[in-house]
Amino acid sequence: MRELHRASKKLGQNFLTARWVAREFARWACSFRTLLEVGVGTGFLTSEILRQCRPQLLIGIEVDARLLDWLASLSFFEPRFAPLHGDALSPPLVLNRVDAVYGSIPYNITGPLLSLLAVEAQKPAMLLLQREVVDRLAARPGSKQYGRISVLVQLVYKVRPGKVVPPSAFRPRPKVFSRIVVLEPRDDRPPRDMLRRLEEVTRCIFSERNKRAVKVASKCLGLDRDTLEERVGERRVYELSPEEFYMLLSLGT
Ligand SMILES: C[S@@+](CC[C@H](N)C(=O)[O-])C[C@H]1O[C@@H](n2cnc3c(N)ncnc32)[C@H](O)[C@@H]1O
Repeated sequence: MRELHRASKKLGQNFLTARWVAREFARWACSFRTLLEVGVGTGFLTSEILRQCRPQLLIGIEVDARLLDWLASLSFFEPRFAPLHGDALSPPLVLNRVDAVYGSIPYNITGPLLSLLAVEAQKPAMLLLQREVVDRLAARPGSKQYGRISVLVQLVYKVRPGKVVPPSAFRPRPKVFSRIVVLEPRDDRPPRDMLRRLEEVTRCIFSERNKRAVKVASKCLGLDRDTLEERVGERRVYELSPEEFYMLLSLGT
């Protein structure tokens, strides 16, 4: 199949060929009964998971219609696998039906998918992402990599960076290194409606990440400066912790 399929650059089709990566996914996936794979491609990860684990149901979403006949033939021999033609960014109903989500994610949907996971789905996840994105997810306040996506994801998940995956693990080879990351939902995560608001507000606040937090937060949240000064002092936007962003949002509601 791999030989016959012409990879689409636009869809981020860098297909995994390294079996050790699939084994890492299977080790994690075996503890869940129902799973969703985002961007199932030719089924490289799926096949390993079905070989090693006994899930009740594995739904594989794939946007490229050219791969669907092939995926349907896999499901003929393996009825626990349900391929689904569609866009992973608009599947809220499917997300509600599974225990966990995984995938080797095309770079162009990484940001929106992480938001969807953090704000709406909040399911355990194992993802293979561009290495720099994993650095951002795990970044601490005050660092260069720390930003809006670090805040949103860290409020919902414990972020566990995993192994680095070199370009040679894919065909065609991407230009960049990738890295596995496991996202474990926190018990104390904020309610969804607050996360939706935080998603908007942090867009405003992080557009001026190097400015004084008091000034930016008073503009974006409409809070008075004295209240803010007591809490964040002289610090800059990028120096506040995820919990502090949440606290500021709570002050404004
Ligand atoms: C990096 S490849 C990974 C494929 C396969 N999981 C593997 O490891 O070999 C990403 C896959 O996601 C698919 N894809 C891209 N955008 C998508 C979207 N919005 N929804 C669902 N699948 C998408 C691509 O067609 C491609 O098959």
